[in-house]
Amino acid sequence: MAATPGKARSRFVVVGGGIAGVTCAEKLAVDFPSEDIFLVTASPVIKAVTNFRQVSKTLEEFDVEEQPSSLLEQRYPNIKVIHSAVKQLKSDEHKIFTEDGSEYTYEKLCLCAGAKPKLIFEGSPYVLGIRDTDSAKAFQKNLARAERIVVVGNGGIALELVYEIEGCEVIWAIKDKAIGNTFFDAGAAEFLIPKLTAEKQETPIECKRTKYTMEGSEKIERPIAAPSDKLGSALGPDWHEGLQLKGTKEFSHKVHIEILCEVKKIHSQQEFIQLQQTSLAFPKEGKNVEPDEVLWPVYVELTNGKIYGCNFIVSATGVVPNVKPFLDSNNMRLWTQARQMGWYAAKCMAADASGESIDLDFSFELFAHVTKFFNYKVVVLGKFNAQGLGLDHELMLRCTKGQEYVKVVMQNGRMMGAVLIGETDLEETFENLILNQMDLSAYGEDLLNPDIDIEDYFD
Ligand SMILES: Cc1cc2nc3c(=O)[nH]c(=O)nc-3n(C[C@H](O)[C@H](O)[C@H](O)COP(=O)(O)OP(=O)(O)OC[C@H]3O[C@@H](n4cnc5c(N)ncnc54)[C@H](O)[C@@H]3O)c2cc1C
Ligand SMILES: NC(=O)C1=CN([C@@H]2O[C@H](COP(=O)(O)OP(=O)(O)OC[C@H]3O[C@@H](n4cnc5c(N)ncnc54)[C@H](OP(=O)(O)O)[C@@H]3O)[C@@H](O)[C@H]2O)C=CC1
Repeated sequence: MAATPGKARSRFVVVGGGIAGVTCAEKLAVDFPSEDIFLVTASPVIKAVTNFRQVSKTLEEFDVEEQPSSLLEQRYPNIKVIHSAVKQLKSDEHKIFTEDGSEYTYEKLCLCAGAKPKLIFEGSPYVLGIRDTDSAKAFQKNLARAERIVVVGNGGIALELVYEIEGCEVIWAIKDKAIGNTFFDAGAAEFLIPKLTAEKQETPIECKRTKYTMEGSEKIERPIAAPSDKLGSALGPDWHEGLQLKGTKEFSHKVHIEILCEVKKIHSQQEFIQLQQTSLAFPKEGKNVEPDEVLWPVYVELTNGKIYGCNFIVSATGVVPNVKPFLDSNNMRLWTQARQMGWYAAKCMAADASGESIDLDFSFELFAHVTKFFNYKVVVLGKFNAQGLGLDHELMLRCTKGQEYVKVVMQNGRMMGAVLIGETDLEETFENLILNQMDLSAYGEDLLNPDIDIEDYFD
């Protein structure tokens, strides 16, 4: 049963119905069975972690389900879900105020309000972001009518989109020299690139996580962005599995990558026609317009001077915290981190409330992320891109084209990080080696020798 709007008080209040908030509320509910835990969320449904499995010390797998809040309240009768957005926080009074006019007084508050896409040219009807179920639906509807789109950004969403989209030409504009800068170095990017040019025939590698299913597409003339003021929870692994991400054409992949550039300007069709006329009249001053026979709804001018027409633009350019209206803070960047942070926040709140001290949780010792790109399993561990190591580090590589890419980052004979692409089966061994900081100098290049079963040495 939901708490009644008005004034209410609870020892523990959690804001946000995503993975972080729900995990935090669940842990508090278990630790304090006699207390009511208020979970205040702007979204109509909550995200629940199911089938949790600890794969190794730090790598975990779980399903994520969108559920009505009543199911959470049934599982944890002391959780009360309040569906309203927080509009103000008065931390000195220990109060939050919600859009529906209610106020809640807390002893301990946990803010897990997630993030929203950081869009380029925000407000343009031709620029879409993908974050929650509504924005993914809006994207799918627009794609179903599209012949060409421009994808901007070089992180998780862009990597997924350029591989998954079929029947639509994709111009992929990236700031960097190589694809996937947030996860990979240039070597891994080169390993992955052939997957973009090949016809997509393979069956997806097994994915254990929840799939999001959405209804079919409908015809529309202009892009319809999802309402930007809605504060839905973030999608996550395999969000596109139940969606048909297909444009109007019959080919599978047609991706053109423009490197080392950003979007300088977006031109309407009208503005573009004027530009074209200027180009014809003053060729030297004119813009570098890619030759095209058709007129497009919108044109993207890149900082390298090229202009591409397209149906719409996907801005996959990162996120900003959702807490702007009431607080500036950091946000979780990944699903696993969201669960771990939610859990740890609850542990801290519980310890503080009972006057106990706690140690830093194990999961913060090592960054560990398992995901899937271009139908390859991808595991990133520790300082996988030598983050913060300066120049004093070495890289060791093992690569079999089309099969696996293994990179380890070494410093003073110790393993600091790793990128594992494909079914390498090395994640647990490498995780242990990074955690225990064993001196591996004696093994030299043999560390990655495929003829030596490395697990036998170290497990
Ligand atoms: C397309 C896509 C694919 C992704 N794929 C992966 C992946 O493969 N692997 C991975 O690890 N991660 C992935 N992520 C990232 C992952 O989904 C997020 O990091 C994670 O879900 C964040 O969880 P959260 O609980 O912090 O935030 P969110 O899920 O954003 O939840 C925030 C909650 O706060 C609520 N809220 C916001 N503002 C207010 C307010 N003012 N008042 C009350 N409630 C409020 C919202 O309604 C929502 O319920 C992906 C993200 C996207 C968008
Ligand atoms: N499989 C997975 O694990 C997935 C995870 N996610 C997560 O979801 C969240 C949102 O994904 P996403 O939007 O891809 O965010 P990411 O943070 O992963 O990537 C953003 C990308 O956009 C670039 N960028 C930022 N600003 C601009 C700009 N103005 N012009 C051009 N490029 C720009 C960034 O470059 P730079 O880094 O140089 O700033 C970076 O390459 C992230 O937390 C991501 O980790 C999403 C999909 C899949």
